[in-house]
Amino acid sequence: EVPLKYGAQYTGKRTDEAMNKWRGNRFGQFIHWGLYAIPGGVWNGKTYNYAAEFLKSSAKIPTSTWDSLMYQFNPVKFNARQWAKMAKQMGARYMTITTKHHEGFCLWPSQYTDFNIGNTPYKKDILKELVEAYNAEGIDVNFYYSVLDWHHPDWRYDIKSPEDSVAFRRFLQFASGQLRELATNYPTVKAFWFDGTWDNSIKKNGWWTLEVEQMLKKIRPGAVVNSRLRADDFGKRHIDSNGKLMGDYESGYERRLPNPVKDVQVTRWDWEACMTVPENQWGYHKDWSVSHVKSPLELLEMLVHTTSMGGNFLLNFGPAGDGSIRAEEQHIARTIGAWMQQNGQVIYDCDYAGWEKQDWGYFTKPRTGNIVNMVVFNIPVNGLLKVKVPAGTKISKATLAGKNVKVEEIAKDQFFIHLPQQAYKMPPVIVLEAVGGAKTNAQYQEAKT
Ligand SMILES: COc1ccc([C@@H]2N[C@@H](C)[C@@H](O)[C@H]2O)cc1
Repeated sequence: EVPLKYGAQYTGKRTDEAMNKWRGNRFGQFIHWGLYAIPGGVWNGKTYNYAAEFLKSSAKIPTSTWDSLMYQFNPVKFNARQWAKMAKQMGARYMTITTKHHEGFCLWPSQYTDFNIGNTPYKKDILKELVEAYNAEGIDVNFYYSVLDWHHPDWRYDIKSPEDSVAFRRFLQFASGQLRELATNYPTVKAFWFDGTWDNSIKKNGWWTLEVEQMLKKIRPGAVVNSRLRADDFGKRHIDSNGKLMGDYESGYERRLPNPVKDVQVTRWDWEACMTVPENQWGYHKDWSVSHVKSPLELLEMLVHTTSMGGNFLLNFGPAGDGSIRAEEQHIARTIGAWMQQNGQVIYDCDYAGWEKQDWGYFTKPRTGNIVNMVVFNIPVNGLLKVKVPAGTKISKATLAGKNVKVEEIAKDQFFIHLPQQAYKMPPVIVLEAVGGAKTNAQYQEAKT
């Protein structure tokens, strides 16, 4: 091991109450909302297909022009309570809001910059409205914060001169001040989701990333911080030079999920995947016809896939500049919510079962009891669902929607579950009562090969 001052501060999963709540939440709503939602990917009549929150760079818009969008920000259809009710209905247990994205515009009245909600026609503290509305629905609120800031004159992509060092030192003080006010003024915040930390300027200041983590946890004991903030003494990010995860959970899965067979090592620590509905749009884009838009069922499978590997799934919504939620996103919330209403117990407080992944779908395991859940996305044509279980495991009972289903032992540690013949519009859940691992006398002859 190399000695590190700014590396991982601990190893293994946190097991304090705050982290157990963060982990058990499992399903979150990401919200990307800022000035980029006003043009929505279209500038001077031209549609830019790249991510709408990057329109400033896609359309090469000067900062002064872009920043003047602040004077147009007046979301007359914004209703924080409606958003929170929709998220509740969807079954989200937490919400992560972009307090400030790369553009540098702040959804809260920051004392450290005038480029904030207080100087828009809307004026009011949107962040406060959202925190209160979501907390009122029993939904935890986490803050996304981009360190990268296109608006701030002292931001640097790299440190190449003494002037860069002086300017960037000022920038880091600015960012620390903003984070301190976020952690102080919104005391119910539960976690911080850092982005915009991949540049050399940050890699060369790993000390600051640890200082921020420690400051936030001092102000908000129990706060959860993602690995993406962190750089160690040698500029190594997420995982330090000794292979240890920094921060409290691994946050590298963006628009992709770990493979349930090849990437099982991800289960050794907490992690979260964040996901867009279109192929690559986080902020509101006026034209979603330019790429594949994931269906509610595709997104539900991703949620179940994530839970089955012990991770949290953060599904993104990009509200329009007027504060409305587009129809596609409302449809997703309703459809996933209907399933979560019936089956949330196989997601919330559930984890990796440690059983071998099979083609029919995913296993999840509640924290306690000898239950293993099966969420079936691929229904066998003959209605006989073949399940392999760990050696010596016996299934004492299997139920679907509370009714017993027949379990037929067909070989060593293999069963057919007889599915009721019906049209399955949404994935059925089979709850297994499994008494596992007891070595039983080999009832089946091993093939001599
Ligand atoms: C390819 O570079 C990037 C840089 C930033 C992002 C941001 N991270 C996501 C969580 C969104 O905020 C996106 O704008 C995505 C790709």
